[in-house]
Amino acid sequence: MHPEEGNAGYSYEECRATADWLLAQVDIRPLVGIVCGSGLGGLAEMLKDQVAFNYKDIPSFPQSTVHGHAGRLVFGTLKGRACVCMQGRFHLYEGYPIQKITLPMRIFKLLGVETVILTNAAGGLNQDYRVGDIMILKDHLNMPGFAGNNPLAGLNDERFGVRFPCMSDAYDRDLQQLAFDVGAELGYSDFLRKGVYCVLGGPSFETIAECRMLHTLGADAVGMSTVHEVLVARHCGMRCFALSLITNQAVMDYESEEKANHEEVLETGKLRAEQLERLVSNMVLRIQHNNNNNNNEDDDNDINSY
Ligand SMILES: O=P(O)(O)O[C@@H]1C[C@H](O)[C@@H](CO)O1
Ligand SMILES: Nc1nc2[nH]cnc2c(=O)[nH]1
Repeated sequence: MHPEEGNAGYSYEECRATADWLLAQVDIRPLVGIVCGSGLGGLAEMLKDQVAFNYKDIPSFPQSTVHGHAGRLVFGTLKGRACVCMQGRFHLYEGYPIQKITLPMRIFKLLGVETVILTNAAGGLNQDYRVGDIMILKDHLNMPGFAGNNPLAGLNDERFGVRFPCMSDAYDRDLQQLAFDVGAELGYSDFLRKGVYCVLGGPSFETIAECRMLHTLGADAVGMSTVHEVLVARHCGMRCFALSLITNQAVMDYESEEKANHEEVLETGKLRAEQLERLVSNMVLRIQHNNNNNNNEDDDNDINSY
C-alpha cells in the first residue's frame, strides 16, 4: 500500500480550494490568524467589520463539538489590523484525525496569514502559578507526538514545508517579548508567566500521578490543544505565539479535594476575558509584517480601548 492511502490529511489542492472559496467572499486579507481556546471566544467578538462563516458551511471544515467553542471563522479588523479568527478549535478527543484538526492552519497560510496567535485553557502544574495567570508559551512537550501521532506524519507536500521541520524555534521570541512589554504597559505583570505547555490527547483530565510526572518532565501547564496547530503552522512558515490561561490548578496531592472540570475552565475564561482581549489586541496592533497591508489611519492606539 502506498503510504498516501493511510494519510487522513487534505491535499494542497483541497486546502487551496477552501482558501479560495473564502477569499472569493471576503475583501479582508488577514496577516494575523487567531485561535480562541475554551471559553475564550470573546476575542472573536472584538473584531470590527465582521464577515463570519459557520464551520458547517466551509468546504472540508470539521465541526466544533465542544461547549465553549462556537464554531465560526470570523474575518474582521482588530485595532485596524486585518485578522481572521477561529471562534472554536478542534481537538483530538473529538475523534477527528490529527490532520483534520490542524487543517485550519493550512487554510490560514493560504489566506495570506503570516502570524498565528493561539490561546488555550490549561491546568497549572507549576506550583507558583495561580488560577487566572496567563502563561506565555516558550516551548512545548508533545506527548501524542512521542507515540507517533503527529499531524505532519504521512506524505510531505513541499509546497507547505520541509519533511523535517525544526521546532527549537516554535514560539517566536520577539512575540514573547512583545507580550511581556504590552502586558507591563497594561499593568498585567503580576499574572504574566512564561513556561512550557504539555499537550495530552484528553478528554479525561489527568490523574495525580500523571500531573506529578508531567511536572517532573518540565511542564508548567497541561492541556489538550495548540501543539498540533503550532507544528503545522511552523511547518508552513508562519510565526507562532501562544498563551495559556491557567483555568485550574492541576491536582498534585492525594489529600486534595479539588476536581478538574470543564465548567471551572469556562468560568475562569470569563473572569480573565477582558484582560486577555486587551493583551492580544494590543499585540496585534504592534506586530510588524513584511507586507503590511493595513490602513494605519484606522489604528486605535489607545492601549485601554478594545
Ligand atoms: O481548546 P482548549 O485547549 O482551550 O480547551 C481546553 C482543553 C479541553 O478542550 C478543555 C477542557 O476544559 O479546555
Ligand atoms: N489536560 C488538561 N486540559 C485542561 N484544560 C483546562 N484545564 C486543563 C487541565 O487541567 N488538564
